[in-house]
Amino acid sequence: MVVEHLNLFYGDFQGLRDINLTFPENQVTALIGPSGCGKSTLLKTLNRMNDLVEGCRVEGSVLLDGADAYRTLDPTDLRRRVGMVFQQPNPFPMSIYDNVAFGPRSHGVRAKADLDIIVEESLRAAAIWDELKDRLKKNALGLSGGQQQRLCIARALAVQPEVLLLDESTSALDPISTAKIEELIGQLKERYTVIMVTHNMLQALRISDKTAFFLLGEVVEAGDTDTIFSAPTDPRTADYVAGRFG
Ligand SMILES: Nc1ncnc2c1ncn2[C@@H]1O[C@H](COP(=O)(O)OP(=O)(O)OP(=O)(O)O)[C@@H](O)[C@H]1O
Repeated sequence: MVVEHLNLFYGDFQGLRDINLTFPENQVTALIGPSGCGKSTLLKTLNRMNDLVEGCRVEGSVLLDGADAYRTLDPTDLRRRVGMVFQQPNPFPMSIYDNVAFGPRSHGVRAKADLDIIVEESLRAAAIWDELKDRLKKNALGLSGGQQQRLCIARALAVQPEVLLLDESTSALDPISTAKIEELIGQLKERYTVIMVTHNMLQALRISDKTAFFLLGEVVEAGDTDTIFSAPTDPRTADYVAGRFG
């Protein structure tokens, strides 16, 4: 995914300013920066979730495999190809199986044998098949928060996306669940482009390949995570990663 000269406005307020970023395939890119700097706004721009916000206007381009997300691609198709997992686990109030089958069913997959395969593969890819395989008919709301979040990742994977957006997806979880999801993200990048917002700088350092540091709607600095954390060129990045503000 590539973002070029992206400006975003909420009415008169400019939320993003001339963003230029490339999100490489099979790598994890972390978006970091203080509260309100535009990280979630950028993430939502990548799959046009901001279309639903009244008064929101986007200029510039978001390209997926070279196709313009705002001018060429159909938003429903874009959202299938660019999946999203949120901060709070949000399983639907239905069975574990139906949660994962929901997306494929809404895209027309009807045969039970096909759905069975998709459900198993998606739960395996989200590293939760072994824990859940004997209770697929149980309500998803009965799972722990960490299990619910991995189920939500499985639900996102079930429609075969190319890009996975994670918006602070571990911040509501305990340390053990967080560690499991971090390990999972390391596996997911082998198949997907992963873009994650995190407030946890150690997490960005542990699991991301690339990092972009945001301030007041702008990208101050972006590059290899090791470089951003150990040898940033901009003093504002240095101050932020050293915890001097945030
Ligand atoms: N729907 C909206 N309408 C108007 N302004 C908005 C809307 N959503 C976000 N903003 C504003 O855009 C700016 C960026 O918000 P955004 O949520 O992207 O920041 P963030 O970096 O993700 O913050 P946090 O880390 O706290 O989640 C903020 O000033 C916010 O108030």
